[in-house]
Amino acid sequence: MSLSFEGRVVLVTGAGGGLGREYALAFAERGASVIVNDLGADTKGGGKSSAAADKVVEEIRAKGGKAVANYDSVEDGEKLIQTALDSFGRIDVLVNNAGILRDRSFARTSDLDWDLIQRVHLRGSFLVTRAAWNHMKNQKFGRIIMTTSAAGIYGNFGQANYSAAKLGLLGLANTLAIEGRKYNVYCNTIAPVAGSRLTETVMPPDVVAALKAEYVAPLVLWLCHEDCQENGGLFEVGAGWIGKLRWERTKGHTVRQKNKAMSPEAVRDHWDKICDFTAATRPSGIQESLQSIMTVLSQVESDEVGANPTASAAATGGSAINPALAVGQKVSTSLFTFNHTQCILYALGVGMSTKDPDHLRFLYENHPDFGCLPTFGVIASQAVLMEGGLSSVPGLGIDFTQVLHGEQYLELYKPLPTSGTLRSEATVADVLDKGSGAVLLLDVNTYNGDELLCFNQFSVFVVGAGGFGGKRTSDRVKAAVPPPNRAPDAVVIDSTTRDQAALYRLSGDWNPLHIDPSFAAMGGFKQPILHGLCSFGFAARHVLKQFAGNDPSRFKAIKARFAKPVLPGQSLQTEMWKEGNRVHLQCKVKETDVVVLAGAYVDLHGESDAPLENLPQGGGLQSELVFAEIGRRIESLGSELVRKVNAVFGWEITKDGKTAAQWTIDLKSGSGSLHRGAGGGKADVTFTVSDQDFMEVVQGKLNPQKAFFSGKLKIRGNIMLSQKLEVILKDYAKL
Ligand SMILES: CCCCCCC[C@@H](O)CC(=O)SCCNC(=O)CCNC(=O)[C@H](O)C(C)(C)COP(=O)(O)OP(=O)(O)OC[C@H]1O[C@@H](n2cnc3c(N)ncnc32)[C@H](O)[C@@H]1OP(=O)(O)O
Repeated sequence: MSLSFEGRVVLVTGAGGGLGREYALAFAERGASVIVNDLGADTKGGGKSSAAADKVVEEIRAKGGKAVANYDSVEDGEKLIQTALDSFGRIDVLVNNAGILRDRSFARTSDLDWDLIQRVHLRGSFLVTRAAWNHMKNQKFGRIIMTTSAAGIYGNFGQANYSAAKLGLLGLANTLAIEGRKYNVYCNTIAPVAGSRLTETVMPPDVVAALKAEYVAPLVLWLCHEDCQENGGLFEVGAGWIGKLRWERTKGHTVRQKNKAMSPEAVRDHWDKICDFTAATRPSGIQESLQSIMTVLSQVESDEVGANPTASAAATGGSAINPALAVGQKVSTSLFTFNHTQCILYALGVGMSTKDPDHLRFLYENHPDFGCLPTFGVIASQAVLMEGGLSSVPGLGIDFTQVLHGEQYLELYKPLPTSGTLRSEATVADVLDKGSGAVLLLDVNTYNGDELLCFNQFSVFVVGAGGFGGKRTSDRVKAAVPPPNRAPDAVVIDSTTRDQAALYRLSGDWNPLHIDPSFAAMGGFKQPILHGLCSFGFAARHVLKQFAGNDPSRFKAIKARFAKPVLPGQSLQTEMWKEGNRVHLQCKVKETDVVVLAGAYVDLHGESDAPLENLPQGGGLQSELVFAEIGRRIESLGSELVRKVNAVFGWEITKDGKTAAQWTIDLKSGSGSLHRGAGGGKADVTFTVSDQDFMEVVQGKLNPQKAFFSGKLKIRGNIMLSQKLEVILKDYAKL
């Protein structure tokens, strides 16, 4: 779809030539009504003429576009915006482009040289933008471009006045981006390099000719389009290339010590550390920027830190964790959009292969049973932690080179969809002091719309950040459970490949620890190690295949501790013990016999006494469960409804001379059991369905099977069925 500006009103300042003209023509060509502003001054700001703006307006109109000219100075911002309102009734896009030069070496810069440049660039952009601001806010749409320059970003000899004004525009844009965000008024800044009246004085003519303005305009158009959600960005652009800039900050070093004066000598002595970009971070906002400073403040001042060498060390370089500040804090919400591609990529990442025909249902989107591996549930949820969310939580000054995944718990409340947008909300549930490290417990709820889809608890082990005198255990932990003391019931051996981590990271865990040898070395590893969640995925699918016929709907929950690292290329030996619906497991690296996943288990739904292949297929069972729910609800809804329900379904269902199942409903627990004759079969289940969906089932508007398959009806609990009952259920399915 091409980007249209039909119905949009665009003001471009300084549009009589160069870049401004190019923007005006490009917007008009895509349907915008354009105000072509140009004072008609020379490059130093002298003179005045309407010719430049008129010519561009004529060009636009000749091509069938809509444009009007405006000849006011940007210092008369209101007049420019009034022209837009008078001519087209609104203002949607403002490109602050007008500018002049008065280059002088700093020593020779006069007051006039300084003031004129500030007035046209900085004050002019301020005045025009302020005039447009409320119109944009009120209509809940606006796109603003500020034009900075490499001279402002990096400095340039002879341009002190211009550099100052140009970087001032970036500061202005940064704050407008924050103030405008909630009104859908976005502001971005560009630093273009193009041949223009301003650059022809400093560049050779052939370069000026080659750096065409048409190589810059497409970026401006995209940033100003309603589809573009970029806000507060800074871009360098020229010659057809576009790059984004951001701030980077060294990990820094705390040179102050409790109860001691801070000295310039201490600064001198730690200068290398202060300036060392090895473990740099990229603060994306003022809160993130201040966060580390606030953390250091509390660390240095607290007695706890003063008395404790480990935490002190953390405050002066490594992680600085303060549970008092961190526990209970929410991590910013994140959205995760995916489709079958991500599901398949994840399945490949945890070692699935077309070599095994059973794996095809997770690798081929047109397979009749195509589905998502249950452990994909960690992927949507981890996004909230991966996207830098943790670094903005107060009290969590973490040295990310020291972070290891410690444990993971995942519980699914319904099978995962194979596409959609999921929302995750994370909370710091607790922080534990394990001596050799700190453990962060991060609880993440993931929703599909309003529906809670899964819960994850990430345990993050921050090596070297312990010893701060905190508690060692927490009732918030989803505990690991050791396996039974007997030989395993099943063992599966599976190889990871040399590129396992390189493949797995494409699912969203971009931690360099798993691919970058120098980053791994900072964490004390000889080579990059495998993601904990990759081995976790291997083990979970071993259980799913061995004990649940590869049926993702049988999966309920999984817990594992990452006891030791795994190297890509090593083989995993999964040992499994079945105890009711729980399958205990541990994984060893086969080559070394070292346990790498410990205290792990998978909980399954719906274990059957009968072999799996004998379980009823299709809708019979599901229909019965809906009936049971109806039975439970009608008690509270009154006799009229009872009559209607009986009329719709018929309570005594018989077919081929067989008697109906008998229902026992426990109103208090919401559970029901289904009996067929004397000991013929039994199903113990709990049901949930919304009132509205329930009524639709009762009224015959919603097919119970559809309700189940679309996830509107949820069934949890153990289902025990004899083969005899299966026959009855199949009969019902045919009704
Ligand atoms: C942004 C965040 C989101 C997601 C983060 C994850 C991002 C990923 O990219 C990172 C990864 O995938 S890293 C790879 C997977 N993880 C690993 O390989 C870690 C392996 N484990 C170890 O090396 C050690 O257990 C080790 C080093 C962790 C601990 O070993 P030791 O220091 O020797 O500890 P030990 O003496 O055995 O025990 C001390 C106390 O700590 C508890 N403990 C041990 N291992 C733990 C673990 N894995 N998780 C949680 N707690 C653990 C012990 O129980 C003990 O406490 P207590 O005495 O109270 O029982």
